[in-house]
Amino acid sequence: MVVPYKHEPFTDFSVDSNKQDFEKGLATVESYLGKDYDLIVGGERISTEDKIVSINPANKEEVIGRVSKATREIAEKAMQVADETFNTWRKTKPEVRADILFRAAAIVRRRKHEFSALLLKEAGKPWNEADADTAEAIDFMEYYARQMLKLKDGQPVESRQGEYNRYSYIPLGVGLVISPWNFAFAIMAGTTVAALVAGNTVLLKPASTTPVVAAKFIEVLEEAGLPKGVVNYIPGSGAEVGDYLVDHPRTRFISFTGSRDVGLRIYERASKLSEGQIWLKRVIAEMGGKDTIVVDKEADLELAAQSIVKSAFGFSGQKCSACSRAVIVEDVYDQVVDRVIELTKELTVGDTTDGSIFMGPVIDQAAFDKIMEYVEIGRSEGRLLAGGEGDSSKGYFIQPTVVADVDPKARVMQEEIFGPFVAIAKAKDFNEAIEIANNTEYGLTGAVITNNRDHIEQAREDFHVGNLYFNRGCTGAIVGYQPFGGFNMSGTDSKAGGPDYLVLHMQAKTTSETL
Ligand SMILES: NC(=O)c1ccc[n+]([C@@H]2O[C@H](COP(=O)([O-])OP(=O)(O)OC[C@H]3O[C@@H](n4cnc5c(N)ncnc54)[C@H](O)[C@@H]3O)[C@@H](O)[C@H]2O)c1
Ligand SMILES: N[C@@H](CCC=O)C(=O)O
Repeated sequence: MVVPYKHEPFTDFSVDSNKQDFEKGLATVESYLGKDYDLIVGGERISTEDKIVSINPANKEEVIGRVSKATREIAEKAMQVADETFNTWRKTKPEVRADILFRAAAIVRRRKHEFSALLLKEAGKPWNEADADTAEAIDFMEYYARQMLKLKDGQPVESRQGEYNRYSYIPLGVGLVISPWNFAFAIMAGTTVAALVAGNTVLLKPASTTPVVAAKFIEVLEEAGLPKGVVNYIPGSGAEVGDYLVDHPRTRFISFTGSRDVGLRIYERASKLSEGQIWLKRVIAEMGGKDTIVVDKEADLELAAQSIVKSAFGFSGQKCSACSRAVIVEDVYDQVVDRVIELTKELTVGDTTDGSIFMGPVIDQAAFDKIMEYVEIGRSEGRLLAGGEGDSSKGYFIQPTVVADVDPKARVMQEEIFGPFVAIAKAKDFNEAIEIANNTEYGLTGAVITNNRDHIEQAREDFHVGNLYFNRGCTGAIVGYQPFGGFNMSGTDSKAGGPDYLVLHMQAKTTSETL
């Protein structure tokens, strides 16, 4: 009997023994830095000359691993293997598939701090953010395994006298899973296990900046007993391998998480029929955000400032859910802005190997350059009150930046920056604040800080985002508690970690027998 689902608790690093365990995890990761990782197709290890070199964004000299890079030929081979393996995997009992996830979760739980330390090294996460990423990966496995057990017998439908009707779910086929680097473990693992526990086979193309954590996860799946060929690990260039597999006639569905532009490209290409294709490809696309915290005049203003700072600068603002805009009602505007500046100036930035550092680097040179461009745009569009400096000499460090008095239509209020940058705008009242909050093309997360019950109900109806929070920040959704996904250009609102998610990886079949 499976115990009820509960999310994985976060580690309290103020406890000495937890600190020491994390340091042991770091030592384990340091012992394998710089290793080579092969592609894995049907269980076979394939090494290529051309490698993706994964580096530590806090220290460009440190190589995390050298990962073989898939070509189109290897992608084709992986597709054939996944297609063939689907014939057997789809008939494997759902209970057996779920058990593999339970075992994989247990293995990761035992190696929790090693995985978090790897996220620290490969993605530049601070301890608490790395710990949350690993906990979320465990949660996805535990939650989706239970969801599959709930769905395995389908849903009840009516039968009339003399007939017996059944409504059941069957898997789709080969799924292409394309994951981002910012939740390099949780989203990569979550999207992969959702697809496979539903009975599909998977081609996993992780982000090129964080392929090592994905390689380590494949080892876990193998240890948990996943048959060869169910998940095939094929890191490579989005343009080369990604386009090829998105267009492939045997691709049955694509589960993408990443930027708006790449999501739109995939959505469009997937809608075109390739020669020999006999189905409409299904696309799950979870994309960017431009998320707002609204502060009302009747509100806990300390909570407002703390929520803005934590949601804007946690993991250097590199979350689709990050607060990149705050909209504050004019009565309390100056007070909240002043406190946001004070709190921001207290934040520490540096190599997060030191567990006391709040904020690490941004992911790479391209991100650093893009964010610094937005800092300059911000200077011209508002009043820069904190941060504004960057240093990419050793790693990609940017000071947490606050720009206030910005026009709601300014570029820094509309475009996803994906870095430690928050723009602040003033609203004359609560109605205008909600209007501003809704004025982007995105609709992912949002938060309202208010003590006014009517305003809570108004926002519940009118603030058009997939994940809306009251009196807290706008990041940190928990699997099974706050299913996650956004509206409009934030994607297809698949609600990862929610009760409807697995069904997106299956098709419903009705059978009706005359008795
Ligand atoms: N909505 C969500 O749940 C969610 C979660 C995490 C991140 N994000 C978004 O992801 C973005 C940051 O991640 P990123 O920089 O890795 O995004 P990205 O779009 O640059 O890359 C995502 C993945 O797509 C691949 N890719 C690139 N070009 C491709 C192509 N032509 N065909 C197929 N695959 C291709 C990349 O290699 C990577 O694996 C931000 O916009 C963020 O908001 C959204
Ligand atoms: N699910 C995460 C965000 C994932 C996107 O980056 C959160 O809720 O903060």
